[in-house]
Amino acid sequence: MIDVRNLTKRFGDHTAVNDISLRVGPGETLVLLGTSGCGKTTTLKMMNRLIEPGGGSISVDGVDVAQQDGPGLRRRIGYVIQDGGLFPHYTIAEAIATVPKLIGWTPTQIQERTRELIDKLQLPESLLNRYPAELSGGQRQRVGLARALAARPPVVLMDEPFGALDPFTRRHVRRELFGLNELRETTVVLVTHDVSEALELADRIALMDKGRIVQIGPPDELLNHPATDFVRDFLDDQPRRNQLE
Ligand SMILES: Nc1ncnc2c1ncn2[C@@H]1O[C@H](COP(=O)(O)OP(=O)(O)OP(=O)(O)O)[C@@H](O)[C@H]1O
Repeated sequence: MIDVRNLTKRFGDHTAVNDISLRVGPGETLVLLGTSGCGKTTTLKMMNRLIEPGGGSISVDGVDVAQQDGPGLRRRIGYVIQDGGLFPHYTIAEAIATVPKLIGWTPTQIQERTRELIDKLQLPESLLNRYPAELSGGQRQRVGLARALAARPPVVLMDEPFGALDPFTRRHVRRELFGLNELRETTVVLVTHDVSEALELADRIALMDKGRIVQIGPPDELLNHPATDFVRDFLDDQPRRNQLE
């Protein structure tokens, strides 16, 4: 569970995140949605201390993240970025093993978990000895997810995790991933500017504008009861409405 209270971040005299409060329940998928530059990524990166908050507090499972060291925190919170965020000189097997190894899993445990994940993500075993540059974008994305999920973190943060993919692969990969039982039990915060993606994946959407949350709620609530003209204009689109019906 994530509890964000009165979170603020300024860069110089620009307020990137302006007094944001939200809660994400266990197993919930919350999507941070909004226009470019509205503060989504900054909000996400404060959750795992890649960016230090200017004000406010964040707790994960009841523990204030400011009281925990950054590297330790990032071992407990999975993090997925656009192109998978893989180190070029690590093989796929090494990439997936990174966190389990750091927290002391045995080689057998790591091997079993790796097999389980690549099987779930429909990646061929032959890929394990390759380097990221030898994979397709969709494969890299799935490896990035396998790496983030490897040590079974209770919380996973995702920043435009499908952004690098063509529309067809994007739909396929996200259905594949979010169909996994494992991910259903994980608390996920996902950043996107893609409305369809938000409507498809979110239990709740936090729609942001200029560093603030304009409205937060289940997708159908935002569609049917937009709090402002901005919310209506951002979401109002007949084909997208049809997706929910
Ligand atoms: N390190 C930084 N130094 C100065 N300004 C920054 C920094 N990081 C972000 N900003 C500014 O803060 C604002 C919010 O940025 P952020 O990356 O959180 O937006 P975003 O909603 O994720 O946008 P996008 O969808 O384009 O990635 C932007 O105006 C951005 O230019």
